[in-house]
Amino acid sequence: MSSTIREADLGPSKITPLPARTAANAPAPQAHGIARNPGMKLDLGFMESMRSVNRSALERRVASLTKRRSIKADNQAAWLLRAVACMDLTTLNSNDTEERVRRLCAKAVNPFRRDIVEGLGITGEKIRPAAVCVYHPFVATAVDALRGSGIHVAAVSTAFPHGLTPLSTRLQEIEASVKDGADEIDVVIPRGLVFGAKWQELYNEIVSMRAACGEAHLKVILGTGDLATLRNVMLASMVAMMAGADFIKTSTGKESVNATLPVGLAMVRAIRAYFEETGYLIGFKPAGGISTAKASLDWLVLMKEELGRRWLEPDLFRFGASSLLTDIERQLEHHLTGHYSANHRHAMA
Ligand SMILES: O=C[C@H](O)COP(=O)(O)O
Repeated sequence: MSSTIREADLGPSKITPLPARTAANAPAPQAHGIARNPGMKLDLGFMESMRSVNRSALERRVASLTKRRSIKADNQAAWLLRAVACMDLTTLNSNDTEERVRRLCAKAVNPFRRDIVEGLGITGEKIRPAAVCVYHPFVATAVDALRGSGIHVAAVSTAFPHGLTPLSTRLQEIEASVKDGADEIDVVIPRGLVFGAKWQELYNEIVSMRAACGEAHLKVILGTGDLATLRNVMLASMVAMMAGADFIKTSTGKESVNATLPVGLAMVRAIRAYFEETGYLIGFKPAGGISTAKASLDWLVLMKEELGRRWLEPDLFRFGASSLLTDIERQLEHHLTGHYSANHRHAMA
């Protein structure tokens, strides 16, 4: 069996691509390839049109996507490498230390053992996680450890995972993370604003957070497992995008239910609706509990089938995951040797 991995194995999108924008209304691209979402005014009328969410239809769609999926052999290896390239390699533990963060960063810089790199015919420099995601106190350490690697540093910076400190405190935390060198900021929304349908207040908070980020990209975590209904998920997604989110993200990893495919599908459909309304491409980050290579393939298929090939790039798609890389490495080893090794052979931090 050939083990050469080709980008082409990811293939073109099988679905009709999103409609092309006309020259008149297409946002101007920026240096990194896509125009950054500037947000828009809070449009309750537009949100009203998104209110109806049919859970069983979403579940049927997810079932058909995951049932039809058949990615084998070399193709599977190429898709798994894509999952790594779209990963925010994460450590968000109460016992994190600078040493642990440094070890995680070293893993991000060299994610695969030499025998796997050589066996797959890839260079370790080319396939790396897009970012390392840490708590604010470890931003400077991660920036130092990743210097020159091209790997971004993401910080969870607004009283993660609950978001329940005064707004001024949360904004100061964002500013401190940006000052320390974070170029991506993952913020959590206070879920109570959703339960109270306090959309204007939620919008205003996220607008302030976007301003505090400056050039750093803003990922807005909804904490979907806490939001009770898919309708709430859809509406909170729309508010976040209208307020200027660069990405919307499912979960903190600390809710009792984290990233699930039906919830992800609802958020992806909101991204599609926002694109159709504004022409801006918003990224998506499922996070929390995604720990197996198989699960990562389900998410990649969902993105490709719902939004198209463009959303399989790290500027528009990320996994937030602490242990997924270990399982992917094991699967790649199996692809090469036919054997699985123990997790400790693929050391993380
Ligand atoms: O944002 C990322 C999540 O906290 C990671 O969750 P996980 O540890 O379940 O992979």
